[in-house]
Amino acid sequence: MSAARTGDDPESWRRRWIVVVPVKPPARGKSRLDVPGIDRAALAHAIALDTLEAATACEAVAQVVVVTNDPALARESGTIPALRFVPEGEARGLDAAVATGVAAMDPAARMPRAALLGDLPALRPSDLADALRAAASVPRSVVADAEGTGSTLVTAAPGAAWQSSFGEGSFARHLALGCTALEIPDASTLRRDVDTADQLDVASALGLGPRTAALLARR
Ligand SMILES: Nc1nc2c(ncn2[C@@H]2O[C@H](COP(=O)(O)OP(=O)(O)OP(=O)(O)O)[C@@H](O)[C@H]2O)c(=O)[nH]1
Ligand SMILES: C=C(OP(=O)(O)O)C(=O)O
Repeated sequence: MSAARTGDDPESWRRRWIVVVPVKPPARGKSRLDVPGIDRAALAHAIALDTLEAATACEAVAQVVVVTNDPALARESGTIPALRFVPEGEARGLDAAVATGVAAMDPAARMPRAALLGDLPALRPSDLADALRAAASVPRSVVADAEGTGSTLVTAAPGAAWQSSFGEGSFARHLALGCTALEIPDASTLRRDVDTADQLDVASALGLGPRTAALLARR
């Protein structure tokens, strides 16, 4: 059997991952994000689009899948290559949205799959690649957010049934589900999800994606 088929090839994580990104329509999402002078819905869109662009630029990612009920997001994503949109249907929460995307893309669990939160406006493709490289050696994994209590990325290897339990305090729940905690440095942009203006300031210091940066520059 070849090294690639056994998974021993150290480069076998390249361009293999399916990355599912859930995005809530801005009328309902980012309710805690209040930046004076900036339209909250426009900011939520910019953050989601910058996250999606970084994920598609990641060398480990074969396909980015967006699960949303927001048709405007699809229209605005025109310049981002090779995104696939899956309709969320009846809104049943973040985990159900992710599961819908995973099932649409890979019902037989043949590929390595990941769920990435859609509110990482400073995400660098190389930080996502580092995490996916580490995730390739374990059946399930989780990356903690900067606070250490939430999760920004959850993964499952080929053959592992998909499970996630996002939401407040999700990191402990993901460990309980059998996810290995990936050792990702605090400075990684992958850990900087943005729910509040203070978190946006921290992400800004790391370097925001172009849409979020342009919007904030209008203040
Ligand atoms: N498709 C979909 N995405 C969701 C849902 N809930 C949360 N998300 C997405 O999951 C990521 C993390 O979401 P949260 O920060 O928990 O929620 P949020 O609605 O963006 O923000 P808050 O209003 O502050 O809770 C963001 O990309 C959200 O858009 C959902 O029910 N459906
Ligand atoms: C969804 C999560 O985070 P937040 O609500 O802080 O964005 C999570 O940590 O699972």
